[in-house]
Amino acid sequence: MPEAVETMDGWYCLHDLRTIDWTKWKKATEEERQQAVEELQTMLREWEEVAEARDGSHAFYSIMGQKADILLMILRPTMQELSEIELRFNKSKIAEFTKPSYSYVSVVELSKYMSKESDNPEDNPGVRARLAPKLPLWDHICFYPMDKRREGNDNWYMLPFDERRQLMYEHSFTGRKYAGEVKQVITGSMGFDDWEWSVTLFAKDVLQLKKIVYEMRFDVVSARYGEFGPFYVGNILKTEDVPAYLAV
Ligand code: VOV
Repeated sequence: MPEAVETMDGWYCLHDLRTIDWTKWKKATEEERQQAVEELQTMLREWEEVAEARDGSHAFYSIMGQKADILLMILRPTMQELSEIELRFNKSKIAEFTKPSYSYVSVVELSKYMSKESDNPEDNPGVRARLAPKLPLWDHICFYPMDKRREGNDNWYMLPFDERRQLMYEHSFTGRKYAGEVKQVITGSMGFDDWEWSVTLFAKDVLQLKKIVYEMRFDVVSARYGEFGPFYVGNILKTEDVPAYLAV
């Protein structure tokens, strides 16, 4: 029987994607709109303080295309905290003008494919930092869920451990070429959501997102075993830029 890889799990993660009901927003009074914007900025500033204290991290982006308008990605040590944030957002004024378009629940995950048997990677401060990451907040984000295929001869879960490790090594080799250009946060979602992992990529140059995803299509682990959900791509929405984004 193939052996499961051990995972290290860190902060819990919620990707909350919404569309804005612009018609309703335009019909709201100036006062209502102002109240909604101020309350949203207050929430964002409070979460920035949490991030400063290294008790969590979050990313707020506007999304291109019709699948969603905004993405709030939140990381917290417990799922209860995620739930409180989701509830708080849902009860806020701005939520009255949004519709849910997609959400994803997961936990930051690192696997032990690359660690030596003698090592205890959890003792490594670099590993601990990656399990509780400070999201880079570069100009662009790309988020998508994915699975590893289980179909006929292309069944990731039937491959021997060493073969999977070799394929992951090749994957990491491709990834490392993008050091400084693309940062990845991989979260695991087995038992939590409809796909097995979520991939969140941050880039300063949006084109690097296309380049890395394209190049990885040729890694055996993606070419043969990767299955992908919807892709979301967007631009950073800084707290101070929220009024301009919502101005009508
Ligand atoms: C930005 C670069 C980059 C780099 C350096 C990188 C490296 C690594 C390493 C070293 C490891 C294994 C150890 C660990 O850290 O867990 C992983 C793990 C993983 N990755 Fe990755 N990945 C990158 C980027 C990167 C991308 C762009 C994708 C999407 C693939 C695509 O085709 O669209 C991805 C996926 C994953 C997944 C789903 C896993 C978990 C798989 C599992 O079976 O457990 N990843 N990844």
